[in-house]
Order: sequence, then C-alpha cells, then structure tokens
Amino acid sequence: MTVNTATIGYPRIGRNREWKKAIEAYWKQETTEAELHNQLHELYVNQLRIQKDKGIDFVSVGDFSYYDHMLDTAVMFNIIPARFKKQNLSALDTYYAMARGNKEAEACEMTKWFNTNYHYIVPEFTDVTPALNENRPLAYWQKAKDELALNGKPLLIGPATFILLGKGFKQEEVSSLFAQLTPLYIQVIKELHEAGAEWIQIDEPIFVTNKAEGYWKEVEAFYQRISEEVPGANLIIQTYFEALDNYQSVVNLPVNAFGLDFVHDERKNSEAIKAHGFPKGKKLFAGVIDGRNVWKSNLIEKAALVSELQKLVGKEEVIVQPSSTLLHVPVTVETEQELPADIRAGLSFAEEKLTELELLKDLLKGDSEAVKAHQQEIEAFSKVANRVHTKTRAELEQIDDQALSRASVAERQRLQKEKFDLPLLPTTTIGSLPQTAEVRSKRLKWKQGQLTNEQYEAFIKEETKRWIEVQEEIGIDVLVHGEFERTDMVEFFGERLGGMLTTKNGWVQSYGSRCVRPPVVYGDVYLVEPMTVKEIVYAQSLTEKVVKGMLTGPITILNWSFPRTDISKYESMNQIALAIRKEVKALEEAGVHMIQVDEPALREGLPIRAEKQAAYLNATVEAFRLATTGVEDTTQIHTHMCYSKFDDMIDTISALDADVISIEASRSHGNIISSFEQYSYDKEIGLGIYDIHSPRIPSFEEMTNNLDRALRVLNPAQFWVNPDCGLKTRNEKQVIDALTQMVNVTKKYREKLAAVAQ
Ligand SMILES: CN1c2c(nc(N)[nH]c2=O)NC[C@@H]1CNc1ccc(C(=O)N[C@@H](CCC(=O)N[C@@H](CCC(=O)N[C@@H](CCC(=O)O)C(=O)O)C(=O)O)C(=O)O)cc1
Ligand SMILES: N[C@@H](CCS)C(=O)O
Ligand SMILES: [Zn+2]
Repeated sequence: MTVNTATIGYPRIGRNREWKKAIEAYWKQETTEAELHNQLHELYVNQLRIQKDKGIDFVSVGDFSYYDHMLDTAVMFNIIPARFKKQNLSALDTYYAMARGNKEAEACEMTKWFNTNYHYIVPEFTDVTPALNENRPLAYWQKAKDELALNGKPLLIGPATFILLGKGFKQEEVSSLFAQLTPLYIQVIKELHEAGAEWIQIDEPIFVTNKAEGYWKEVEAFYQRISEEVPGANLIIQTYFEALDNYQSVVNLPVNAFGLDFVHDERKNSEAIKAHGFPKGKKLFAGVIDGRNVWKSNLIEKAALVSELQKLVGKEEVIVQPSSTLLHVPVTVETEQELPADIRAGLSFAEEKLTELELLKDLLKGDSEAVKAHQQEIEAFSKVANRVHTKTRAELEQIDDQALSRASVAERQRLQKEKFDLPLLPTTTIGSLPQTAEVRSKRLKWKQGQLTNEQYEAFIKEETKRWIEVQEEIGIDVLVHGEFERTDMVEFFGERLGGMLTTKNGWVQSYGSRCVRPPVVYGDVYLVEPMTVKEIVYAQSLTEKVVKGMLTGPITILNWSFPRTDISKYESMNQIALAIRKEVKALEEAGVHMIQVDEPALREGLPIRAEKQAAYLNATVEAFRLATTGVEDTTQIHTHMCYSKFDDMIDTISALDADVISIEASRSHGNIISSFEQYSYDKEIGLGIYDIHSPRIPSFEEMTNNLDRALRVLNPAQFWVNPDCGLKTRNEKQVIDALTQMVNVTKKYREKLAAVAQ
C-alpha cells in the first residue's frame, strides 16, 4: 500500500537567485517585459520539474509569483488602489508600482507574513471594485500541463486570509467583502475544475490564528456557496505554521480535504483528530516534514506519526507533505560543499525535503533499508563534538536580577542629556548606508581571494570615511558608520559567533526581490572575539559628533536564523544575549557610549497561539536586558524595530528599557502612533518619518506631516527624527536627497517649536 506525497509551495528564487536577477534587470530597464516573462516562465517550469522528478504526487502550482502572492491575489481580483489605476500603466508596471511605489504614488503597505521573515503587500480595500482581471491559478496550472504534462494542484489564497490580512475597511464591511469576492472565487474555481484540475488548494493560514473567529458565518457561507456552485471540485483547505484551535469548525467546512500542520504545536492537531474524529471519506494532507527549519527529519518517528494518522483517518486518506510551503527554507544543501561534513549531514533544504518525502513513502511501504543512510546522517550530526560550550552555560547560571537592571529612566535621561548635549529633535539614521554594487563586488572579490584582507579593509575604511563626511555635511546629529563591512545584519553576527554557521548560497526570499541567508544555530552560542569594535572606533575617530555602535540583538539574531531543536529557543536566545552583552561592554570600554541593539524581529517571533505569547514576551525582555544592561547609566542604549505590528505590544517595548527606540511608522501610515495616545511612554523615541523601501524622495510637506502627526501624541523633548529603517537598499543620491530633506524639515520644525515657546 503506497502513500501519496504533496507539496504546498516551493522557493521561487532558483538555485542561484535567477528570479531576483531577472526581476531586478527588468526594473533597471535592462530587459523587456517579454524577456522577463520568458525568464520567469523557465524558472517556474524548472521548479515544478524538480518536484515532479522527485516523485511528488500532488505538486502545488501557481505558488510562483513575480513579487508576492498576496499582491498577486489583490491584482487578480482588481483590488488596485485608485492612485495606481489612474496612472494607466501596463498591468505589470501597475503591479510593480503597487509593490514599490513610484514618483506619483506611495507603495502599498508591506508587513510580516505570520511569524516568518517573509513580507507581503497588504491589500488595500478602500474604494475598489472587485472584479476578476485574470484567472492566475488557471494560467499557471495550464503551463504545468502544457510543459510537463503535470496535473498540478492550483493554489489560491482563501478569502478569509486575503480579506482579514488586508486593510481599508471597517469591521462591519467584512461581510460585504466576502459577498463581493465570492462570485469571483467561484468563477476561478469553476474554470479550474472544468479545465481538469484534480485538487485545488485554498490556503487559509489565518485559521491558525484567532482573527477569523468573529467571521465564521461568512467563512461557512463562502465554502457552502462554492460546494453548491462547483459541486465536483475537490478543494483542500490548507492551514500551516501552527495547529488549529478551532479544529472542529474547520473540519466541518464542506470541502473534500484538509491540510494540517503536524510539526508546530507538537501533537495538538493529532490530539484533536483523536478527540473529535475526522470527517469520513475526506483526505488529510498531513504536514509532517518541517517546512520552516533546515534539519533532517527523523523518518522513523515521522513514519510512526503517519501510521497513527492513518489509523485515525483511514489508510487511503492520508497524503504526506511538508508542514508549510518550502518558500522559507533555502533551495538545496548541494551548493554548501564547504560546510563541515558532519554538520552538513544534518541539514535538509527544499530539494532535500522532497527526497525525505520520497524516503518516507518507501519506509511506509515497508522498505526500511531506504532510510538507513539518512538516519545514520542524523546520528552523525547528533555527535558533532563542539555543540556544548560549558563556560557559557556556567556564566548564564550566574546572571541574577541585579545584573539585568539599570538606574531609573529619569536618572539615565538626566545623565545622558548632560553627556550628549543634543539639540531638540535629534536627527539620526538606523545604521546601514547604501550597499552599492561596488561594495558588494569588492566583498565578493575579497571572498574569492582577489583582494587581500588589507585591500578590503582599506576599501571599507574609505567608504566609512566618505559617508561620515556626507552625514556631517548634511547636518545629521548622531552618525552611523554605515555597516559597509556587513553582508546582512544577522548573517554578519552568524559568521562571527561560536555555535553558528553561515551558508554560501542558502538564500531565502525576504521581501520582493530581496533575499537573506539565515545563519544556522547548531550549538551553544558564544562570543569568540569582539565583532564590531574596530569599525565603530575607526568611524568615531573621524568626527566630533557621536557615532552609534551598531549591533543586532539576541531576539532578532535567533528569529532570523534557523534554530537548533535539541534545546529550547529561549536557552539559545539567552546564550546569544550573553555574547551581545560582552560585545556591548567591549564597545563601551573602547569609548563607544551610544549603542544601538536592533530588534526588528521581536514581533515576528511572537507565537501565533495566545497561550504561548506571555512566555515569549517575558523571555524576549529578559534576553534584551541581558544583552544591554551591563553598561554604565551614562551609556545610551538604542533599539530599532520595523515592518511589523508593534502597536499592541508597547508594554513589552517599554519593558526592554532601552533609552531610545526608533520604530518604522511611515510605510504603515502611522498605525503605531495612536497607541501612544493612551500610553504614557517615558523613554525617548523616533517614529520613522519616511519610507526607505521606495526609491521616491518624499516631499518636504510629506515629511513635515509625518513629524507633525507623531508630535501630536509625543513630546518633542523625547522625540528623535529618523527614517523608517536602514538605508542599504537605496542609492547614494536617494539617501543624500532624502536625508537632506529630513534635516531641513527638522530644522524648520525646531524653529516652529522655538517660536511657539516664546
Ligand atoms: C531589515 N530586514 C532584514 C531582514 N532579515 C535580515 N536577515 N536582514 C535584514 O536586513 N528582514 C526584514 C528586513 C528585510 N530587508 C532586507 C533588505 C535588504 C536585503 C538585501 O539587500 N538583500 C540582498 C543580499 C544581501 C547580501 O547578503 N549580500 C551579500 C552577497 C551579495 C551578492 O549577491 N553577491 C553577488 C555578486 C555581487 C556583485 O558582484 O555585484 C554574488 O555573490 O553573486 C554581500 O553583500 O556580500 C539581496 O540582494 O537580496 C534583504 C532584506
Ligand atoms: N541597523 C540595521 C537595522 C535594519 S532593521 C540597518 O540599518 O539596516
Ligand atoms: Zn529596520
């Protein structure tokens, strides 16, 4: 008896990020639209071919995108804001204008996709008329059929997820949005069914949160209508990233299959099946291989889980698959030949996870020989010698409450105001400055041995010096060294910390065409030697103004890495925190007395399930304090957060006890500002006054309005002026123009405040 396998999404970027390169070439007008279509078509077909060749029975099709799948859904249903419609651009350029903004219009908001480091474009439902512009899933399904004779499993974002992750509507308008979208979904599904699609995957990850709870009537009505209007279509409601809290409500929906995650939240979904049963004759797409982490699965244990599910649900009814799309893991371990063999043996990226599904199939057929080598590799990895760092464990034992506290905020503010003597509304930036093609190519040459260490360091110094001068010229008050020596704010630390490793080609899409290579935590983490002191001290030596030390915090380093699974995440987080505490101290001892410890990923790690959130928030506060409280009260600790929803966690942000925080506010149109109306926030804060993801330079009025909006709620004496986030993705001219504007706006504002005070 054989079990079938499935996938529910695959990396779009290709083995060598061909996807990114093709899209960016089109943006730079180096290629035509037709060329872009050809290049992406080839990539799409190739990613399907890999899955087909690995023997996957139900390959999902249409998860591919030219930027982001939520944006695809919005454009497909004509959820296109008027500011883009009226520009009469081609369909493709309208799509990219929504994603990136252009001269005439601000980009749509971008935010985190659940608890991942992937960002989606938020659908804007204000003043739009839903209509079906194109049956996208059908087009992708047809391509798979024509090119590979593959009857794929077309994928749609379900209406609950699509609407409830959108914006621009009131709660009472949700019903009407469901009603307007229902006929469009019906048409898409009908056409897919008539074309011959065997299974249709409707992604409803929102069901693992409590966001759909208040709209269950609408959800039921939607799926009821589909079952009546397209009775023969085989629909799978696909959930992922967590187990369901509302298991019974979901499995009562009138579809033919349910996709559940059996990796996260341990045994919760299987317990629910045991307790409440599974609807007779329906299929269970069982996510048993971890789609979010990079470790090989113990297939003996997975086979036992599948057998248990088969007993509960019926042998024929279970299909095995990854717990989520594989979009969030790198493409293949094959390109990582330089990793230590015993660690590499423990890794499994997207392609290897397909192999694991095949091995699992063999094992379930009774062929235990097939998995022998696989299981031995896991065993080899478990024996990697240096995974325990005794000194770190002993030092963590010694940390007590006193080590985690500083003087009162008021006292620190008094000391720090005296020490730094900054003007009202001090201006600063978030840390990174343009990572130009020149910076990246010099780094590549250095890595390939074409530049010596001395030549590379001299180049980094030159770039730092040039930008210190630029910042002084513009008139910024607190400067940054620019992070030119860093590939990425997490990868840089992953390369240097003990117990972590980085990859050569382990890219994962973060947003749009931008990718990151998340490090892998394979052992106890510890500081080997100071990581940032040399560059900051050099930058500080060039100027009388203060240069901020620039670090990434323990929560973000862990959340943007692949964690180990043999100890708790909180234990790893504290180990990283201890290493950062030592780095902070090293900076302070070297004379750096303003230090930023970035925590943009604080929110993203928040567990989806409410019952686990308090423990997470407590652990993050503890880790951040561990990292930052080892300094004198005169040393000013900054932190920074971006592109997440922070407005409901001001308590936690305040408890971090950072002296200054900068938070992105402009791309999310100031969502966070109102939360400070009710909350008396006593520390210093900068709410971003312009969006750095758009090449467009905001006008003087726009920046002034953003500043004005924040200062209606916050006291100018506690306010800093800064952009939304780091400037690494912008070019030199854009940065200089935008920062000059920001400084001019601030100067005018100071004059206005001085006039009012007189
Ligand atoms: C703040 N953000 C970050 C997130 N996660 C992180 N881990 N880091 C972040 O900063 N999540 C939320 C947001 C997401 N934002 C971004 C912003 C920008 C990028 C980005 O620019 N990514 C780059 C890759 C950066 C990098 O590591 N570059 C390396 C390698 C460069 C490279 O591609 N080399 C080429 C040759 C280059 C040449 O010759 O020109 C090659 O090897 O072929 C480096 O700088 O050395 C991207 O390009 O996508 C990501 C997330
Ligand atoms: N210091 C980092 C923070 C990004 S979230 C940067 O400026 O890129
Ligand atoms: Zn940021």
